[in-house]
Amino acid sequence: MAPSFHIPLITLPSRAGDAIAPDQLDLLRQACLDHGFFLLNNADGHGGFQIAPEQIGRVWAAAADLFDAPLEAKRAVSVASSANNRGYFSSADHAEYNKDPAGVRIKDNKEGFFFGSDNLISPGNRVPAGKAAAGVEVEAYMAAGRAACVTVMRAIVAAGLLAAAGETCPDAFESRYLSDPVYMAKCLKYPPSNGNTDAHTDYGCITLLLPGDSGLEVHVGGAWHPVPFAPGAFVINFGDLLAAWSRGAVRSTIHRVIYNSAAGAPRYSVPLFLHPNRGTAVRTPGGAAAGGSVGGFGRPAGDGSGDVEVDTYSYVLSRFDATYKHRAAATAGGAGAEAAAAAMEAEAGTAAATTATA
Ligand SMILES: O=C(O)CCC(=O)C(=O)O
Ligand SMILES: [Fe+2]
Repeated sequence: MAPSFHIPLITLPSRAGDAIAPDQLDLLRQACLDHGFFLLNNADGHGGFQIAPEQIGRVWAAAADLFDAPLEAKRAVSVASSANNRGYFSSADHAEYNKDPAGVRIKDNKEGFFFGSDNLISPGNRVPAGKAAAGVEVEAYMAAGRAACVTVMRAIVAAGLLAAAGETCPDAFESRYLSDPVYMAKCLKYPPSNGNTDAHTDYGCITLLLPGDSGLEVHVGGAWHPVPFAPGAFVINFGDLLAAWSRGAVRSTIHRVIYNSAAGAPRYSVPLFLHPNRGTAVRTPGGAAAGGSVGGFGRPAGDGSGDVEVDTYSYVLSRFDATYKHRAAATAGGAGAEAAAAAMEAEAGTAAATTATA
């Protein structure tokens, strides 16, 4: 039977101590098995919020402030002039990518600012001159978003979706994989007409999207479907690494943005992408079963199982290389993600560590 297309609104407790309602866990499990998209209610059902509404208001203001900077000030902090992918990007900085099953190509024409967690991007994020306060706000939002992602990942484990990988205890899972996660966020701005992100899957574990308007579409059952826009809710979806790690229990589904505003207004969004702790390997099935990008990056587990061990940090860097033109150029010649990691470490002034174990 073709997977049903339903995007549920799910409420999860924001504090680890509060129980998840069984019906919400059922909705979560079904959404993950079907396509991996759901709306996360910002209200947590216990009088709290995943992220305080005031904080969300502040990140919107910060994003608008960043984009208000003159183009020269934005270009001065371009990702193309950064060895570790910090700062401003436009569609010109993006490598071409397209996963539309029918081969339909739409021009990616958004602009954005790329931010990373300290353990990914050190010594700091880059914002246009005079916009330091906006950068601090985005980082504060990221810290809150990180906690919301951990909440959802705990629910994924509680729902049994990582049981095939041997992970059934949310507390153990959090302390092993999410005590110091690698995460990044983008502030995105789409033009008022034909504002697009081309068809793609996300590559990591979990994406927490704060959308400013409708326009997001997901490809299920051979057709594109709009993801409902619900102010007061986030969109949650999952990436290739978690799909492989969960042995297909959590789906990583192709999605895109096509935006046209009747009012002539740009569309803003703030996606946050969270990955396991730096230096942590996750075990996935080998070969095609792991999905192209993930399986191709793992090392054989060496125990005859056919599984591969994927170093999650190196994997994330390899995906940057495939996504941003300047990184592809910087790492051309075969050294790939490990050379890029070394360059990032050098820029950060720290010793190259986790990635180069042969
Ligand atoms: O802007 C959006 O709503 C989604 C963007 C997206 O899918 C992504 O950045 O991976
Ligand atoms: Fe995406």
